[in-house]
Amino acid sequence: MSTRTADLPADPAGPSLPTAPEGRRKLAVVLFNLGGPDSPEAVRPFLANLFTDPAILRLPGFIRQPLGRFIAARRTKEASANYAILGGKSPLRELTEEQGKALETVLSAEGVQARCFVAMRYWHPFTEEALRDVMAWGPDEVLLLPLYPQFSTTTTGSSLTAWHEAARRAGFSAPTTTLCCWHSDEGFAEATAAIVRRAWDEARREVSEGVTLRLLFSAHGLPETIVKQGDPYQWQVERSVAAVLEALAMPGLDHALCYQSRVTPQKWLGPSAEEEVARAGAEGVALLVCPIAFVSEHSETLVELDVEYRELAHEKGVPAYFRVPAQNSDPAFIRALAALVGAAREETRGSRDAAGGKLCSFAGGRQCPKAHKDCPHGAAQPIRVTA
Ligand SMILES: C=CC1=C(C)c2cc3[nH]c(cc4nc(cc5[nH]c(cc1n2)c(C)c5CCC(=O)O)C(CCC(=O)O)=C4C)c(C)c3C=C
Ligand SMILES: [Fe+2]
Ligand SMILES: [Fe+2]
Repeated sequence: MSTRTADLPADPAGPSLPTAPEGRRKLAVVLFNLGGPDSPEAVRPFLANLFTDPAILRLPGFIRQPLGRFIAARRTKEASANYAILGGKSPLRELTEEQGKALETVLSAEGVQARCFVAMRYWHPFTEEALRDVMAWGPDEVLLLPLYPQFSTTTTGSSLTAWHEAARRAGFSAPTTTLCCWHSDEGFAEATAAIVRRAWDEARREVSEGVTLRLLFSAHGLPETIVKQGDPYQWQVERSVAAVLEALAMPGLDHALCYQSRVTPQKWLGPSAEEEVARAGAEGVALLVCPIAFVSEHSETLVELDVEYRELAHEKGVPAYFRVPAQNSDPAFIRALAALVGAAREETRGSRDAAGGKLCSFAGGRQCPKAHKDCPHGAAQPIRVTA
């Protein structure tokens, strides 16, 4: 076992690098997501990749590898049943590729010569495949853009570590900007609020007058220990909810936040989606569920939210149950991503570190309070993973 530090680019301003004329600079935008199986046979190896990731299962390698494979084997049946509902595969790759195409179109309309590359953490196209394509294209500049609005060591942190390790192994270096999070970016919040408003109006038309409709934000859960160790995810999720509520401007709106998709026996963040559905049933309140930590449809929205929690809502006597669609390639959302790309490049201008790197958030520098030490911005202790 060896211990190494996640190789995120250093934050302090350093010398600027020589630049080609703006219009001729080739910008590679790397879109990170988790990935999902592309066939029934891929479910088990996909899960094995996930559960043997040191960012997910924080144990020494000699225990993590066999235990991760064991957990994956145990979960394969349940996960396969979920993917069977979706035709035996996750739609995440296709939806992410569509987001990339849409983003390229918006950036090119703005005069930016950009190409988007998809890098999935646990299934194809893996980080190494994305890096190979990036290198073949030969960009002047790279922008690392996680498709997770909130930073977690388990998602964005893990993907960035994988990118930097793959780049080091391949001997790839180019001026690289890393956008760590965009949890309460105004464009993201406005685009999301517009989708919520449409879903709210439709739901309100179907719910009987006199019945309260609650907007229930649902984020992917995380084991509580990871948050206690300093992961900023929960704080950032709460900021996202606050930003969407502000953009909605619906005073008196009944709303709540819960966490879904618990997959291990440890204590996870709460309240759980199950608890919130049961509460709504007991109170006779209808639900409009809004995913807040995913920007694409996948098994956890299409199966967990649309099938499992809908059934639970019916069992618990929730008067009506609706779901806000994920952003996918919603034009306002893609414009928000393009604006984030533009702002990150602007932030980077003339202030890269000596290695040509720059880390920024949607608002420039660090946003997380000090307690969240796993924030990649000048973390009191850098993210540590065990190999
Ligand atoms: C300990 C396990 C897990 C943690 C921690 C975790 C964090 C986390 N995950 C997402 C987003 C996604 N997760 C997806 C699938 C998925 N996640 C886990 C486990 C953990 N996730 C599993 C076992 C799976 C596979 C599906 C299943 O078995 O239920 C996906 C993709 C799903 C797809 O259909 O493609 C996404 C996206 C976030 C945002 C997050 C914490 C911040
Ligand atoms: Fe997950
Ligand atoms: Fe942060």
